[in-house]
Amino acid sequence: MDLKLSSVSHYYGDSQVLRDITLDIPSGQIVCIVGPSGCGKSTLLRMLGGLERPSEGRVLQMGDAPEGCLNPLTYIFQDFALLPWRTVRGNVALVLEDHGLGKAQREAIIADVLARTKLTDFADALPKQLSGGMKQRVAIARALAVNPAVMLMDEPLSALDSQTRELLMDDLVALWTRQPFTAVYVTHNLAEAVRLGHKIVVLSRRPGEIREVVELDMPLAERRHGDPVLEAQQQHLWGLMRDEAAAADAELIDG
Ligand SMILES: Nc1ncnc2c1ncn2[C@@H]1O[C@H](COP(=O)(O)OP(=O)(O)OP(=O)(O)O)[C@@H](O)[C@H]1O
Repeated sequence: MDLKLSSVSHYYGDSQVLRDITLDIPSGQIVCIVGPSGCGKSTLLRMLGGLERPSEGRVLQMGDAPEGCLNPLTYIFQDFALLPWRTVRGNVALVLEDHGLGKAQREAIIADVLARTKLTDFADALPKQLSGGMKQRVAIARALAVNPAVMLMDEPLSALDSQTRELLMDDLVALWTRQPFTAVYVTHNLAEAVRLGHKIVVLSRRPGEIREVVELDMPLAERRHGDPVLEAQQQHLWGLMRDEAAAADAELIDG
């Protein structure tokens, strides 16, 4: 299933947050959204997920969700959003309830996603026993369990330290390489964007408009930390964002 935003604008009261966004999210690609604070990135994600309707324009879902999809649009948040009293297995199992699946089918899905996210040995652990990186892997496993058409990821690594971020990026690349998934990935971190994005959408400060869409052809599995091509892309993105980010910052401080 592809997603498309067609001439989307959005207002909160009199304040315009997004302006005339037209964007394709093709199946099997990771589309990163970057832009200064408050430019409407999370709002855009909520529109894609159907949690909010745009004031103007349309959000279109084109084509069918993948076979076995239990929930076409699934979120992954920065704060993991795990239930502390449920084990790793129990947190993943939660999203499989109320779908009419048999016990064996549920267990097969749980075993598969825990193996894919290297959590099999931690199935009976509680979230409080896990590091931040592991908790986010549980959240990723839980998202994969419903075989979504599109994963909507809102700064999923920003609560983690830089080493853990690197490891999680490796994990996401390995997951995608084994079985491509579709994701819209909001981040402040340009290194994450050039590592994970097939397409990187740069938004201006509020009201967020598309300043540029950068397409990266290099296969994800070949993207290495410090690669000169990626570094150059990162510099280019920062060049686009620097003035906007400074202005957005000053706006927030001024209130
Ligand atoms: N429900 C709401 N009602 C009113 N204003 C809102 C609402 N949600 C967001 N806003 C405002 O809309 C603007 C865009 O918010 P949004 O969270 O989408 O930006 P963002 O780019 O994700 O920000 P950040 O990078 O800081 O997370 C901000 O000024 C925010 O205060």
